[in-house]
Amino acid sequence: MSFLTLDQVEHHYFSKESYTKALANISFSVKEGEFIALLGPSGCGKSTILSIIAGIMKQTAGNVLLQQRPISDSEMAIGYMLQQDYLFPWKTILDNVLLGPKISKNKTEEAKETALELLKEVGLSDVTNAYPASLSGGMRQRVALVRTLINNPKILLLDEPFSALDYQTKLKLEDLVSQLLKMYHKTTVLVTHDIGEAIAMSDRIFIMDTNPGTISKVFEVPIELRNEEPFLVRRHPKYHIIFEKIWKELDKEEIVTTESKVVSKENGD
Ligand SMILES: Nc1ncnc2c1ncn2[C@@H]1O[C@H](COP(=O)(O)OP(=O)(O)OP(=O)(O)O)[C@@H](O)[C@H]1O
Repeated sequence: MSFLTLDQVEHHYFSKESYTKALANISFSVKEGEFIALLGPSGCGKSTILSIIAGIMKQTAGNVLLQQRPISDSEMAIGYMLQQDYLFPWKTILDNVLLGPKISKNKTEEAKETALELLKEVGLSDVTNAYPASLSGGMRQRVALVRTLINNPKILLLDEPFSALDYQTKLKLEDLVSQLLKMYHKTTVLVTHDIGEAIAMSDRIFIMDTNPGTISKVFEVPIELRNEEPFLVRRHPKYHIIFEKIWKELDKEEIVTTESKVVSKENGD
């Protein structure tokens, strides 16, 4: 049964100077606990989809449903993790994590216990009273993850959360995040430009095309890969096969997009 449903979603950006049809005919369903990735060229509408699911923006047309109800009806349903951690520098790690529960007036003592448990889970027990400036980029992203999970969101939206990290930290964090999300059975939508990351972490990969943003193909990650840790997935023979297929698909789109732009220019558009 579908947990998250996007049905015929369309989005247009209007301003005095410009009009952009960012998304057209976006329809897909995500099962509870499933991890999907959106992969595609710059400007194909990946972040627009996340903003619509998060309720930051209202789609121009179509429906977004969580457990068959409009997503806007669900309080605290969405957790958002971005490339930047947006931790408050003047608050300790623990206070940064407890910000959400304090705002929503959740039981503070209970929330504190959960925060400490989660911080332990991600290996940050020793820095709960430290300030963000004393932490590495990878540690700060682990705090950002805990800050997201403490609100117990129904869906987690990850917008290139590892792209600012060095390669080794990124691989380690992929493993940690994947392990935690499986443990808490979180439904997740990841936006990434990294084919390897999408394969290593996801159950299904949605390839997007531009002008307007549409979903052109869906790849199911083989079950053998889904049961592995992301780091080990990259060594699996089947990883290279699916990588090649996705690479070709994206390459094809790049050519089509470039050609259509050339044709548009020749037509004076
Ligand atoms: N606030 C806005 N106003 C007008 N147009 C916008 C706005 N935000 C995005 N767009 C346009 O909508 C389209 C989709 O943008 P979006 O940022 O969702 O793509 P993306 O796939 O996330 O890109 P990237 O990978 O570069 O982050 C692009 O053509 C973009 O220029």
